[in-house]
Amino acid sequence: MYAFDYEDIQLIPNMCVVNSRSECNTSVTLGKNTFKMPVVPANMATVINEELSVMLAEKNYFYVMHRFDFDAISFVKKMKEKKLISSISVGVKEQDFKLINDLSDLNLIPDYITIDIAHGHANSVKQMIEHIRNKMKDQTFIIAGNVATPQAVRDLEHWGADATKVGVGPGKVCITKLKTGFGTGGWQLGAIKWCSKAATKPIIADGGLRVNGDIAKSIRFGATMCMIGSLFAAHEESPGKNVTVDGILFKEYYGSASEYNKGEKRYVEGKKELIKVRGKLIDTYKEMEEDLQSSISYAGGKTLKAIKKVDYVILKTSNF
Ligand SMILES: NC(=O)C1=CN([C@@H]2O[C@H](COP(=O)(O)OP(=O)(O)OC[C@H]3O[C@@H](n4cnc5c(N)ncnc54)[C@H](OP(=O)(O)O)[C@@H]3O)[C@@H](O)[C@H]2O)C=CC1
Ligand SMILES: Nc1nc2c(ncn2[C@@H]2O[C@H](COP(=O)(O)O)[C@@H](O)[C@H]2O)c(=O)[nH]1
Repeated sequence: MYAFDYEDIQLIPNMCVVNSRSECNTSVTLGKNTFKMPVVPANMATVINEELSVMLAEKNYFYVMHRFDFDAISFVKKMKEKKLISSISVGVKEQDFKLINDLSDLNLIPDYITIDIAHGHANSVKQMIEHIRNKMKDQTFIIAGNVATPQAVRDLEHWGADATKVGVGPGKVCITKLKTGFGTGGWQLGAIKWCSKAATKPIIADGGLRVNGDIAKSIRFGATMCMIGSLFAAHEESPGKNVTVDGILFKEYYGSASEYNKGEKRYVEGKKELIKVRGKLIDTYKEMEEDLQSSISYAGGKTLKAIKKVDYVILKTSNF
């Protein structure tokens, strides 16, 4: 077990092989597609919406649309008409099984389907993977989660998932650790390392990234892609409600398992925060890309592959 987190680790530079960071390529392949960056906004109602999904797909960034109060059929239809990548989320309830039937009957096969539940190491996820495979064969790329252990990664892969999403409780608006005593909150990066040893397919590191440098750290410890909520949640275009405090503009960012998203106080494992608006989303992507190009140059390479093998230290000043 490796109980360390992002702030406990620093990566060690190798000799530079580029003359400019602009030579460093941050692209990543997931399934049949190559995307500009190994990051994806969290599939949460205050982080992503249809407009942002279209914008990201047009610019060749990966996205996963959320599944809350949302017409996935017309969304997939629209994305296909625009010849853009379609990427949706499903749960594991009866209506989610029906949604897969309906999409299949209409021959609307999404390019990516993310099975998005809190405790993804579950028989319900096995059944949903089997259902999707039965209806859509290998035409869709299945991401399943969330999980926290190597055994869960092995099982989900064995059940047919194409990628697993790792992270139970490290999120900014997550209270799972406090409410249940379980999860990877406080040692998410260690969990990524632990799970990636078992993985034979891509891992998506989900939750707990607080600064751009955490993307490189996730990749070093085995992630192919990083799902990020709080860093993406507070932009001018973000779907969260605008709130002005002392003349400063904030956005609401709340958990998918919060009472605000659920509309009821039942099995609540999420809370709400206000995050200061930081400008346009595309500028954040640009800054992230530049920072990751720098990371690649420090790793001594030209692509993300260089980051995967760099040495690291555990900081003695950390709580670890
Ligand atoms: N990454 C994370 O750490 C977490 C993420 N979330 C997010 O919150 C949203 C809601 O999640 P979730 O409540 O799973 O979704 P749903 O409310 O759609 O629940 C999915 C199904 O799983 C059941 N279920 C949920 N949690 C558990 C559990 N711990 N043990 C057994 N069965 C369970 C639910 O039944 P019932 O409700 O009756 O138990 C329901 O049938 C999702 O978007 C999820 O990603 C939530 C918590 C943690
Ligand atoms: N325990 C909970 N986790 C949640 C909830 N809603 C979303 N999430 C997870 O958080 C990440 C985003 O984390 P961040 O640190 O980048 O902000 C998201 O992708 C989900 O996996 C929730 O209500 N409870």
